[in-house]
Amino acid sequence: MSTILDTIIAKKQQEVAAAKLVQPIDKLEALAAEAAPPRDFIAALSATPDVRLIAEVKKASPSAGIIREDFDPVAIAKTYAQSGAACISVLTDENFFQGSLEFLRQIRAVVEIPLLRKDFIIDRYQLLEARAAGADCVLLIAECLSSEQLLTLHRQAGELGLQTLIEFYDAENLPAVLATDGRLVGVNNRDLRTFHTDLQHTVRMRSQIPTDRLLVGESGIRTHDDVKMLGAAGVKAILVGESLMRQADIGQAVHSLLGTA
Ligand SMILES: O=P(O)(O)OC[C@@H](O)[C@@H](O)c1c[nH]c2ccccc12
Repeated sequence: MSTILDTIIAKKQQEVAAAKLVQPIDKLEALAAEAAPPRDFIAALSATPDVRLIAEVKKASPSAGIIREDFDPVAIAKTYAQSGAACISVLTDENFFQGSLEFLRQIRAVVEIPLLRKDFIIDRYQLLEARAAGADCVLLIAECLSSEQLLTLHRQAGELGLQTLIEFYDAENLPAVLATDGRLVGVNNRDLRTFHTDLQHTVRMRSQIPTDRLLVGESGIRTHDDVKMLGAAGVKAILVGESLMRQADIGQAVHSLLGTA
């Protein structure tokens, strides 16, 4: 069955090929090498025993359409950082999520906490782009990569000083995730074939993920009760976009979610 992921990956291959013509890889290598040293994304998620928040800057998605009309990525990121997010995820895919690598660069200039490049990474070139723009961590999606690609991209990320968040949805992809030594493992609660979201998916996967991995619950998280439920199930961090981005007062929304106000 062909899914939205197949469509996204086909487009991504074209984009990366086109980007390499505009910005040759040796130029990008130099820019990545000059970037300020990376911050410790994993340490920021382990700093306290409570469930830590990776707050996502997300304008739109294929499942929801436009999520927020009044979209100022830098202002949103500052609010996230001031309101208690441990890290920020910046969607950089343009075609399907209306994101931009430029947002990441702008946010890096004004926010201190670690940043994740959230995109569909299939090529080392995108790791260099991420590092050159100031990312500290990148998302790798098991459903988009072979086991070999996952190992290779995780290793290449490490060589560039980038940490990885390795995400899966299908239980059958978990062995490939665990074959890497990536410490951050994400369970996506959204089935990208149907867009159906179920928080119990993270809970069900919990027992199959060794406790030396830091478990990140992703997608569809809306309330403080959700956070408590996931925390009780052993989730150490959550990745939340839509439910925060839909609120008029994003700072208040972060506090409500974390139970800090
Ligand atoms: O907006 P939500 O439902 O809070 O979800 C955030 C994040 O988990 C979601 O954006 C996401 C998780 N994995 C992805 C992979 C690609 C694009 C997007 C995603």
